[in-house]
Amino acid sequence: MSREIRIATRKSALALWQAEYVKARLEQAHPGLKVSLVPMVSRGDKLLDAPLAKIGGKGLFVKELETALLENEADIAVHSMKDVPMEFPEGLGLYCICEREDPRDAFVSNTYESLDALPAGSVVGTSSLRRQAQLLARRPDLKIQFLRGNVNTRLAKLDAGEYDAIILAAAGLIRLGFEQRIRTFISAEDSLPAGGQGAVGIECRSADAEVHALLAPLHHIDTADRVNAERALNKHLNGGCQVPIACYALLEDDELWLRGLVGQPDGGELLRAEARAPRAQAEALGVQVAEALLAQGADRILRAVYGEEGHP
Ligand SMILES: NCc1[nH]cc(CCC(=O)O)c1CC(=O)O
Repeated sequence: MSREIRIATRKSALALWQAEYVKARLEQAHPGLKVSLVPMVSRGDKLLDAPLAKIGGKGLFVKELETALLENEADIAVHSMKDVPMEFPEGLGLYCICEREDPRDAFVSNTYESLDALPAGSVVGTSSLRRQAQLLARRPDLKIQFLRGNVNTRLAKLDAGEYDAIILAAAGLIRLGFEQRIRTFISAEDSLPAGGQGAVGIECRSADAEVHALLAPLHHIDTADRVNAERALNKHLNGGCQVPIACYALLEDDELWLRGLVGQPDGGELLRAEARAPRAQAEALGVQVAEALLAQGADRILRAVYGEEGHP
């Protein structure tokens, strides 16, 4: 194999881990292939203090990587599927979804075993409106406090005593070797994950057939069908992981089971819908569950979130 594959990646520990993972898998699938990393800083990494819903939300973490692909400074970009927008620039597309890591949210605390063990008034760190809505619906007595930054920063803030507990994606903790810090894996029933959570996706130039072929062995069809159903729901609601939308698909034999949720950030109202469909109809299923949420008033909740000033 004569050509080199250059991987555009953000510089956070998790992004680098995921890029190294893809590099290792490519090298394993294609002995002799040369693979290198092209680390870069994204807008989302520079703006660590603002609630994501307020600073342009979607695409914050991927734009710089896409520019690198379009300008032929890199050949593929590795993303957390949770952060990947629905639309791609002309000439780019998502050509590979790798096998999903544990998609659940994780409860992390130096003092308490679980959400249920938290005393009234405890301070829980998260900046995800999706997590906040579901937490407060169950435990309106908790105080949610803003928490952003990469995984290591968030753990350091917990250790500094700023929070009684924090909620993070289990996948990021596991990948970075922090699995032992997880006190409880929160079930999908208690915290429905964000669409795409735990899955890594690879974007590249649509015309680059050679790269498409090289990526094929890394594509995990079960993960892709599930994530495609979730993304179709998000797309229909015009949302991503920065708004209080959750969606999670499971495969049971060849049938997809998709659950969706839209929540008021204060937990006052959680709308839920679910449906099943053959795996070949992932996208239609996503639209169907999104429509069921809209019929219950999801639009009203989401409009209020997008329009709101100040507090998330
Ligand atoms: N929005 C940040 C982000 N994007 C992906 C992950 C975790 C890894 C994954 O979901 O694959 C995280 C951190 C978190 O939510 O705790």
